[in-house]
Amino acid sequence: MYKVLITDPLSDQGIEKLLQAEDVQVVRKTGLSPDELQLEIETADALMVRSQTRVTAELIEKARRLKVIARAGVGVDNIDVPAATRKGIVVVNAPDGNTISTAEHTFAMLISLSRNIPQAYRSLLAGEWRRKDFVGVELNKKTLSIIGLGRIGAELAKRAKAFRMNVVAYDPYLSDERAEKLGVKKASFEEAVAAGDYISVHTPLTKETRHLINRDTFALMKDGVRILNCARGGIIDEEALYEAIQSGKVAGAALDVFEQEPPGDHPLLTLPQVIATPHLGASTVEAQENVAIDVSEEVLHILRGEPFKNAVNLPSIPAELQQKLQPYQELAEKLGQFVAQITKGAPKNITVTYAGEVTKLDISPLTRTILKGALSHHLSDVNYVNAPHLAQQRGVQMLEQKASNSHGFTQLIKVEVETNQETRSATGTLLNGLGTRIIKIDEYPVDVTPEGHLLFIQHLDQPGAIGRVGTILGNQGVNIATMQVGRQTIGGQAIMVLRIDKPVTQEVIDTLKQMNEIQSVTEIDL
Ligand SMILES: NC(=O)c1ccc[n+]([C@@H]2O[C@H](COP(=O)([O-])OP(=O)(O)OC[C@H]3O[C@@H](n4cnc5c(N)ncnc54)[C@H](O)[C@@H]3O)[C@@H](O)[C@H]2O)c1
Ligand SMILES: O=C(O)[C@H](O)COP(=O)(O)O
Repeated sequence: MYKVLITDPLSDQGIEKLLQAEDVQVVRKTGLSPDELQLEIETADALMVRSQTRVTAELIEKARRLKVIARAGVGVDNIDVPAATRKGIVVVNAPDGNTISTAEHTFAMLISLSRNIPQAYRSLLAGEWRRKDFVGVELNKKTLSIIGLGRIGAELAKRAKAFRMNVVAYDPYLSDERAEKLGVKKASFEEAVAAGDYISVHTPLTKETRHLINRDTFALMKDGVRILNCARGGIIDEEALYEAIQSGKVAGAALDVFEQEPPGDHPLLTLPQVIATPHLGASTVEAQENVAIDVSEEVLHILRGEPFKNAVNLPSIPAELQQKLQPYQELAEKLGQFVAQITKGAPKNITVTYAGEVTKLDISPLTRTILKGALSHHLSDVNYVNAPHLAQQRGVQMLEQKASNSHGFTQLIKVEVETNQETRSATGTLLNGLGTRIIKIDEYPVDVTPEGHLLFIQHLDQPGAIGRVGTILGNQGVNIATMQVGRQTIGGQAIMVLRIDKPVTQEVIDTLKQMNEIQSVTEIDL
């Protein structure tokens, strides 16, 4: 008998299959203290949660039989996924089940914001009749700029078009074909931000999207713009939003999510121009039933050793092959992440070339790992299982090939990413006893350990350039752990890869970019 522990409110209808399964005992306990939770987890085979339960490394450590952690929803930010992976526990989520509900909620916020519905309701309840104070604006013929045209962004676009809005979208993975099919105008980030009467963000929260909407972005916007965030707190800089509303630049904002949840006495909530809900995007009967059905099925499959699809952390490959591939997995993921981060634009083709010992193995799981690494730079919830599907959906072609020449190395893996703007590559290897290494970036030979914080600089090979970079970083208290320089001709194009002990600020990057010899500076996190 498998014990399935459910610690957040899940739909009764959604978990019916679990309740009826003869080999499953469902234990539903919400509001447990950390101690009670630790006690329950010890004997659980599966844990099912939403966003309230914090599944920490400490909690996972207490589990003795746990095979799967299921998130009835999209975001797995409340689950320590690496800790689960280390313990061999599969983490699954339900990425599609709440798309429509969240798009509808965003649309409800869009209308409420335009017609001051929450403010007017509050005033009416207070015994007032202030009709002229709540004059709204029409959506008809206005421009909605959507930042992040994924599942929810696309559904929002369809609804906005039905209200005769012009929809402009920025998404690094948006192809011309998809934009045309959805009837939206594809734009650069700056164009989208400048065009919108309304701007709604629908990206995941990543290093790249944290404070994507900030003081500088507000300056590019139309006066009187209205802002929506029903994605994740942190995509919009809340302090900058407060200032932009106070200054009159922003006419109003609708927020379902906050950097800290619950937000407590948040200054934004004191402004009459702000309307807000307590993270209700996915809170509908339908969405909750959908996500609970999806994860219940996944849990049953995993407990019964059957194939499953929405794993966040594990490839489904035979144990023997898994063991042989294991040393290459880290290199593969890091190469994918590295090339995606140094390449500008939306990937169109990713070519992986294997040479040497590794070609004797079934390399397809490694190619998937590379794809996952490359895509996770831009997409939320990419996993080993869905990476090829997401690539196909976004028109990214994956090519896997084997080469006979490994140029003196025991094995080589080369990852080349072609975007609409450029083609970049990185080649890596495993050095006996020394771990993973990137030995070539484009045509520049290097010796880089792909981990931690890196700065990738493209520059002209000129005397003093390296020293000045060191001085700028040193003046900002940034310690350089290692530095690699590659060039092809004296005085020609060159690259630097610096491993630094901590992330650098935008100010440091801007200062480096001001050097005459420097063409680009990219911060890379591996
Ligand atoms: N409020 C809620 O209750 C609720 C419910 C469900 C999902 N969400 C959140 O909504 C967001 C979107 O979810 P989804 O299911 O549509 O995800 P998705 O992965 O389908 O879409 C995200 C899109 O963002 C794009 N993107 C990534 N980086 C970008 C960048 N720098 N600029 C512009 N676009 C970028 C991706 O290419 C992708 O198309 C996520 O943050 C998710 O956690 C919130
Ligand atoms: O990531 C999600 O699916 C949403 O943020 C919904 O979270 P919830 O299950 O806590 O409503």
